[in-house]
Amino acid sequence: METTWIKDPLAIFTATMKDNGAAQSVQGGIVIQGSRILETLARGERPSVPIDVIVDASQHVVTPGLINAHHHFYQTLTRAYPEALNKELFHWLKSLYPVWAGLDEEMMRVATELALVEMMMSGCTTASDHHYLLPHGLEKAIDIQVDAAQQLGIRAILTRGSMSLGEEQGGLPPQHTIQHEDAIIDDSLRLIREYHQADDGAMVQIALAPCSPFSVTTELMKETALVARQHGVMLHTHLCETKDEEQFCLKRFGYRPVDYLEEVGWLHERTWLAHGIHFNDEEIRRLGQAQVGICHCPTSNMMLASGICRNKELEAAGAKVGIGVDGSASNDGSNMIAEVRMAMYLQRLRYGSAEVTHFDALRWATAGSAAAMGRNDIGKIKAGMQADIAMFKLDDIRFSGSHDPLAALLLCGAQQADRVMVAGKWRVVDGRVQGVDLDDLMARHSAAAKRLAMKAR
Ligand SMILES: Nc1nc2[nH]c(O)nc2c(=O)[nH]1
Repeated sequence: METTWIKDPLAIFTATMKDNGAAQSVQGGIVIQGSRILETLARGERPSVPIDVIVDASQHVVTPGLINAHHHFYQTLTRAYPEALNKELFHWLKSLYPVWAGLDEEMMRVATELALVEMMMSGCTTASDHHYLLPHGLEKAIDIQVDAAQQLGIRAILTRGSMSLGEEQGGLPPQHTIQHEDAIIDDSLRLIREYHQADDGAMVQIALAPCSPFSVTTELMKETALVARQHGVMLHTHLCETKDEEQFCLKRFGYRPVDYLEEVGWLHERTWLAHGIHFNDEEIRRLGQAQVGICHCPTSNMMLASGICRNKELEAAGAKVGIGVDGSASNDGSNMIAEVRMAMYLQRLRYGSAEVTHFDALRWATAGSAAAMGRNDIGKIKAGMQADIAMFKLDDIRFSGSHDPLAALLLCGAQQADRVMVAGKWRVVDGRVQGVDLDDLMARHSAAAKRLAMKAR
């Protein structure tokens, strides 16, 4: 097995560190053997095995590969969409559902590729997606995502989303965007059977993800929880994103959203929730006790004016807090390192500067996202972990005059990784995703976005 030494990094983030001092123990770099981290080295220490490749990291800030815990790849086709501008969640969704209903396989493929490439360029090594629109003709949306992720070599946690509660049944989505529940369950089982890898180092995982309380039935929530338990896969949904959703739950189910979650059998450590903003203190305690994962999506929460997640209190209670860019129609980018910066700043508005450091934000985007999605083999630079690594250069004008390199990564606003390794393989070199013609991808993507908009007119 090939060995690589990422040698003498300028700075390195280790997920549990609270200050720069702790990082001195790995300042000599990281030794990778095959797909795993073999050892970390103290400054001046030499590798214990013969080395095939040395990568000089003296100009790089090194982090574990960033882990995106919530996205909707297809939404890259409806960025800055005129009819959806300046709206809050329910109105925003209502203006976009009919557009998204026009998605076809070609659009899905190029939207997935573009979202994955954008994330890899920003230091992401594991990408999760929540795909809940599977209109007639797009039943193979998740198969397309699996194929694209495998071609690019990024780790993927793909959630089989669903919508079954249409407007006619009192739900939010239009009738033509929902599916029959039998078809949803059958397809969930098929996807698990065909693609889910349960082993350490898994490159593709499937999770089950009814979309939100206002777009699926209680029966589907319950049935999905049973299937997930039987097959050992994770559960994912949007929860407590807005006050509208809370009102919907109270009116339709007679429960607040977290009580509803418990009622349908989802309040446990195999569930992670997107957004998780409007919890009260008692709900935070219960979510923590149950070790539920929460994906904080700061940019989307600001863009849709949804509110601010209570990251620190959730973490202190025992919940697993990660970070996600959310779909690119409510961000409207898919830049993971930029999202980490947003998380740090938005959380400071809630807790104050001294309480939220760049270490916190980086921990959420690495070990936090991994734990939220039930992974203990990624998210940390440590012997035995998967070799998923991001390397950033501080050679852009925005870093000029900066002192602490790790702090500069977020404070000066890094945008792009120089190198990214997934499972021991370099997937980004000199800022370029290997095997991808970026101009061609962007041209195909922008043509697909125009075609989708034309269909909606
Ligand atoms: N930010 C988002 N929230 C959502 N809720 C829901 O049901 N769908 C979405 C979505 O696409 N983005």
